[in-house]
Amino acid sequence: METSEFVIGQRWVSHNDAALGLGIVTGMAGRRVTLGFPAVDEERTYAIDNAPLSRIIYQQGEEIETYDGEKLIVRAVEEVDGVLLYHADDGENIHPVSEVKLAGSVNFSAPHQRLFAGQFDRNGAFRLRTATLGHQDRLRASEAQGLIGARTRHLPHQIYIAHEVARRHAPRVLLADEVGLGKTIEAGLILHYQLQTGRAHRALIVVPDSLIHQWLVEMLRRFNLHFSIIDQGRYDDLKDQEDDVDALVNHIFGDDTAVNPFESEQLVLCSLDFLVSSEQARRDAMAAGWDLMVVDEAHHLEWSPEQASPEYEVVEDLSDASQGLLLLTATPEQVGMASHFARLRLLDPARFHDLETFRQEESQYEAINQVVRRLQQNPESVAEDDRRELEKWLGDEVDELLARNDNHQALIDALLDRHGTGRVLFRNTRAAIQGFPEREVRPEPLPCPELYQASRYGTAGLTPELSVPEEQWLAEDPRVAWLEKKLTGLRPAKVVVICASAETAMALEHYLQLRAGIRSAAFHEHLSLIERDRAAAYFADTEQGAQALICSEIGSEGRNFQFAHHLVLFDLPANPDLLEQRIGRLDRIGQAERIDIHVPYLEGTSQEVQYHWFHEGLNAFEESCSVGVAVLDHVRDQWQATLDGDTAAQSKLVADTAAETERLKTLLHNGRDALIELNSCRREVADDLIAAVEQEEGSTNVRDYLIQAFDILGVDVEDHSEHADVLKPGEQYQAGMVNGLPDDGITVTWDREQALQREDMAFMSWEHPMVTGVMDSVSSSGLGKAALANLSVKALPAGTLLLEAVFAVHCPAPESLQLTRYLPVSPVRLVVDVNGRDLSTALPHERLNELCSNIRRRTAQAIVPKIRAEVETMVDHVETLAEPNLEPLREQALQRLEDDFGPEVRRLEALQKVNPAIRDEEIDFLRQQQEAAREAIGHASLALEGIRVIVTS
Ligand SMILES: Nc1ncnc2c1ncn2[C@@H]1O[C@H](COP(=O)(O)OP(=O)(O)OP(=O)(O)O)[C@@H](O)[C@H]1O
Repeated sequence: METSEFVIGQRWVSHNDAALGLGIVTGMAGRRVTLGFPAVDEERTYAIDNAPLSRIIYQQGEEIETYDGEKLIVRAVEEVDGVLLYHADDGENIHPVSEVKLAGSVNFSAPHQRLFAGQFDRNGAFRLRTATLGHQDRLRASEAQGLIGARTRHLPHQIYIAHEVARRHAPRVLLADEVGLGKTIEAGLILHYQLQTGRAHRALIVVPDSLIHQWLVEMLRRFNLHFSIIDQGRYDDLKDQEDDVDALVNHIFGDDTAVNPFESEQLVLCSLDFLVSSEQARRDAMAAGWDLMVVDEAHHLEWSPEQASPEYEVVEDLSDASQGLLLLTATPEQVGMASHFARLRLLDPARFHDLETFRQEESQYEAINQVVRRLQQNPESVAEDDRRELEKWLGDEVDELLARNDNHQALIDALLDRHGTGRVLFRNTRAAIQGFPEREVRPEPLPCPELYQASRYGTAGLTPELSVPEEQWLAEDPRVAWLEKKLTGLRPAKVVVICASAETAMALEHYLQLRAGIRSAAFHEHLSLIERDRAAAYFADTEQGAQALICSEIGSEGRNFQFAHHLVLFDLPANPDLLEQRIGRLDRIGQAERIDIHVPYLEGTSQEVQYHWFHEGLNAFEESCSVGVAVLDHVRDQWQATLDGDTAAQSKLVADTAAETERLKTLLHNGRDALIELNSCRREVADDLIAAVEQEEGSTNVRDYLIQAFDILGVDVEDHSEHADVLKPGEQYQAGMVNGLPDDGITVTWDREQALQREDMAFMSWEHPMVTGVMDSVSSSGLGKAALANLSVKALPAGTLLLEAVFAVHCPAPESLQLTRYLPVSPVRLVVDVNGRDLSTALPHERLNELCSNIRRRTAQAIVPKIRAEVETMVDHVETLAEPNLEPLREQALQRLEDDFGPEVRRLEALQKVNPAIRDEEIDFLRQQQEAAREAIGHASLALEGIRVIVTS
């Protein structure tokens, strides 16, 4: 570099430290030059001979910004005494702008500008950038997207539901799989998908107190989702912080600026009980706004036309503040049909608007199912009779649906949606999934002791101990001695004991522990959350743990006790769904053995009635029984009378119950359940999805990619064992470069099976936060945007210049439109020479990677200014060649948009005919969204993402 090259007022950049921005030459002395960097308010002096500086000359057509923020387009460049004078266009006039006046911060986003500014990287960085774009594009277009990398087994019914629900915009559904089939996992998959794909950012999970910790752990270990618990304590702490810091501000500006603890986190887990008990917390939770809310054990949301429960009201309020809503319950009708309807209405008020209509619809399910079956069996045509039926149910829509390519499926979907619980309700059953172990009931009739004679019957007779002093029933109730003996006999097998009340659980546990020397733990609502989790962990411990866990009714919901296969029902609940929930603690995915259900009951009491009613009437012990509540409604008077002591009526009660159970099961089997089942798992779709996920997970791609990235980012990869490595920050590593990489390293596995066995290892996949973090930081930074490489091949004369370029679709649009759904990254790769010859096919990327080598940095610095004109010409060539690729991408995106919005608009229009509550504005809103997306897609462009300039030798 010659002294004469530097002139005061010229603009240069440091290619060692791009963050300094655009420097200005302020002085020269001897062999040294001094530059000021206004952006960082620093001055640096360099030895002229080896200054790591590049001269910045903007070209015609490029944008410049002056220090007072004005942006102009360069129309001509003139040199006056070594300093450039730009003639630049502000949209109206051309102004002379000396380079001295340029802003101090520069962002060389265009790859060739970076190259000319000396901000280029080695070959490997360009390769990494190109690979990143390719992987992002493939993953975004893949059916597997969002479903990769969960530490779960691939169960078809779960994958199907997750995919079906999660790809919707703001999904609102009821997940109602039978107990223990994995609704938590389904909700986790949906959350993961929605967060992963940017469809959601803020999520709130609301669960009963007793399940907080279990959810926290499941979300973290299975999906890498870090939820923060907000309970009363944390809420108060966050509010207190506000008192210290913001009190004055609040005082001045009023309450509007008050800290909202729910806004302090993106992923929040809290208990329904907390929200019910704190009006202020509820208001804050609503004000915070959510993209997706999950409510577990939603059967607690009780509603009737006369009155809604506080739990229902809280969720109703919150559901207005959340775009998406997932309600989870295995027993949706546990507190009655009206509550079930009200929950469906929370999910989809357009479809479920009237309780009476909803009830009447049930009577048509069987006929609808028959038509659906015929449509499935005969995909070629529709019989005349069926067509008439279809018109009766779907009106004019039938013609439009028949005109579609997938007309039979479209008709079925419309029927399921408009006349069943279609899109809103998903329910898988054991019968459909199969492979579950047997359940066997073991009744233990015991004599009724004297002390219960007065309270033998009625609902109170189910738990007579509650009305007797503890000492007395512990001594005289034969179930106590029986339990002690049973546990001793079963030792060391783990046993879950469930009883209705906390008092009974506490007394029993105390007795077993202290008087009988049986290792046990109690689990009930009077324990703190930590104590409950400690008790559950003590029970789960296989070495030193408790043999028995004595639970009150709160232990009958949601918890995972499938490692045990003995259940003792110390008493029986009145409600059949509660019995199902209790048995579901053991009868769930992961249960490997037959489940023994021990039922000690007192003879000549309502317990005996209830036992026979459950077993011989409903067969609810040995099979999952979804019609229990409906049957109870049907025989309620008989049941109550028998329970109250009319034992002569018992055999008739049992016979009537069995008959009604059979009738309802057949009816539902042919009608409602068949329709729900159709909707809940389509096996072929699920199998294809699983194959797609396994292909992504099974390939060595992700490991290869990360190793390539880590090589550049300075992370060491050490072999651990088969499928596993240890990742550690290396010497070149800069802290914070890789999301979630601890200072002392992390052990990872690339294999799902191993991940399921070894929870101590992180499961690496394309959707692990570390991998997505690396991909995001590569694509959003300048890394690899420009590179210079050497190629020696005989076929090309030395000194030939080639340009390899990668373009990607850019489409600035409000995030709410979520345009990536329609417009993937779609990288376009091209190779040209200076004459504009398209060599893209002749020189594939992989081949160039093999043949190209790095050029030493100093040599490269010297070459760049000399080849600037040629590079600019080649950039013009690739831009011209890339242009025609854009239109087909736009057209494809518009088609996808139409496929998405069209049916949605038509559905609302069809529903509006039967539901006057659907306002025109709702339909207009959808149309406006579609129009805005259409317009944004119209502005999409292909942006140059990276270039590799290749010099042959
Ligand atoms: N795909 C899976 N891979 C591994 N374990 C699973 C999978 N699905 C479910 N499980 C396990 O099976 C058990 C039941 O799952 P989960 O708790 O999600 O069921 P649920 O339907 O929510 O149950 P409940 O009706 O009792 O609330 C849990 O221990 C869960 O971790």
